[in-house]
Amino acid sequence: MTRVTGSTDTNANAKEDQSVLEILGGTPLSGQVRVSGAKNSALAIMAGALLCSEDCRLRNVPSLMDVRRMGEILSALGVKVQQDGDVLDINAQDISQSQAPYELVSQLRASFFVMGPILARLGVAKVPLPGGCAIGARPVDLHVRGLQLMGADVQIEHGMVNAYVRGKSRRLKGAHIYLDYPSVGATETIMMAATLAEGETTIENAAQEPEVVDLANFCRAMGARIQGAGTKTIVIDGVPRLHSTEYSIIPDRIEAGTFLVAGAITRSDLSLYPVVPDHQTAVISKLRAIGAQVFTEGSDCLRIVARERLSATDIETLPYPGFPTDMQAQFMSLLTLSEGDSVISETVFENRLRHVAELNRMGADIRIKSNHAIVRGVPILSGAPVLATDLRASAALVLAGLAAQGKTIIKGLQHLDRGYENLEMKLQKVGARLRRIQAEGKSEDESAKLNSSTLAG
Ligand SMILES: CC(=O)N[C@H]1[C@@H](OP(=O)(O)OP(=O)(O)OC[C@H]2O[C@@H](n3ccc(=O)[nH]c3=O)[C@H](O)[C@@H]2O)O[C@H](CO)[C@@H](O)[C@@H]1O
Ligand SMILES: C=C(OP(=O)(O)O)C(=O)O
Repeated sequence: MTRVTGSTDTNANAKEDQSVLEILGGTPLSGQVRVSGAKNSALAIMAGALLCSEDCRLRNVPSLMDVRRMGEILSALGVKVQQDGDVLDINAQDISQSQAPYELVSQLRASFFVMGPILARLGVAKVPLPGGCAIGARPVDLHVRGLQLMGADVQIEHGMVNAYVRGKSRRLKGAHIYLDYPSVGATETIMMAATLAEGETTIENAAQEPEVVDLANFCRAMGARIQGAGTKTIVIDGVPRLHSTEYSIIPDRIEAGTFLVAGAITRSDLSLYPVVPDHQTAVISKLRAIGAQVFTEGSDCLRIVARERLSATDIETLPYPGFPTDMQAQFMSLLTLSEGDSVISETVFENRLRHVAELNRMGADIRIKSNHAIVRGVPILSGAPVLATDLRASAALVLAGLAAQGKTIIKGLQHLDRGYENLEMKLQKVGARLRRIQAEGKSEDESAKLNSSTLAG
């Protein structure tokens, strides 16, 4: 049983990791991969546990750097957090701090999700502007506007978002909120804040992502009254308090999608379990469109079989149920080896094509025109030293390395460790040849906390 403390070793881990991942490409994969719990659900639900002053037990929580950091943020707020394998116990009876620590929040986009629950519980919250992947400006104006419409006074000064609720009750008030864009984070912030508000809140043009539904289901399990999560209109009827619950996080659709692409790019036969096939509709339909066979086996298993060279296609990233931006980089790797020209349009984030230069270093032929990447399929990629620039970019480079001829060496692994649990070990188990070479001075033990696959593949 590990007590998650607010220690500062997280900061050290956030620095550039000098370890590298060495991949010997060209080996087909086969077998079954176990998919972990969803990072983006787990992070929002951990914040959601702040809404409740009783025990919350979360199951199927992935062991990831982001989850660890979020645990440290909760601890720094005075909340009890204990982790045992994939079970995380949170008790937020005493939130002794209304201010989240800058050093932790600045590393993690999802840390801003504590704003809504702290404000709803205490009537006051101070949260630094968040960090996260460098994939765009990522403002929080929609979160702030929603909270203001619910009666909060919000000022942003010196990089800190200061919010408080006037009045004796210090409770937020239900409101009708139209989101200019279906932001995942803003929908989650407003939904959490509204669970304890006075009266009814309606969120129009809400995000429909499965992680929003998962958070709503968790809040409902604690007694919140939420309807319509997963549609464009969510209605929340505020209650005075929430109660203890146990809840299991959904499987990670982005991790599952990444493994589907691993199967496709290495022309393999790979099964994934557990998954929610309905969460993969856009990804599966693109894989089928380019010639891969994807089967649903039972209610929670997917199998991909790809033997031939795949064809080109165009992709536009969109809010769910559209094609996920978090799968864009991985598909780009796949399309570099497809036959013909593909156009990938990134519409969700304004700076999410930084992997292009690294893929070109491996022999890909990709040109960027504003937010479009024009990918001309090449017959082979060749292994090279490359640098991961963000989380999904790092996954894309791993995928390219699995398919490339020769050796690929990936630096910047601190991004990969934010969002993939035991990626090397999972890939080794299905036949991939890769290993992590630890940086000098970095103990195996330290790395093994997050990744138990330091053995050579
Ligand atoms: C921790 C987490 O769950 N991260 C996910 C979440 O991020 P996140 O919640 O940050 O993504 P959003 O849906 O909020 O962002 C989408 C777009 O809306 C813009 N925007 C957002 C909020 C706001 O107040 N103002 C504004 O302009 C953003 O800059 C971006 O261009 O959803 C993204 C879109 O599916 C995913 O890529 C991230 O993996
Ligand atoms: C962009 C991502 O994460 P975050 O929002 O935490 O930066 C992601 O999961 O791909």
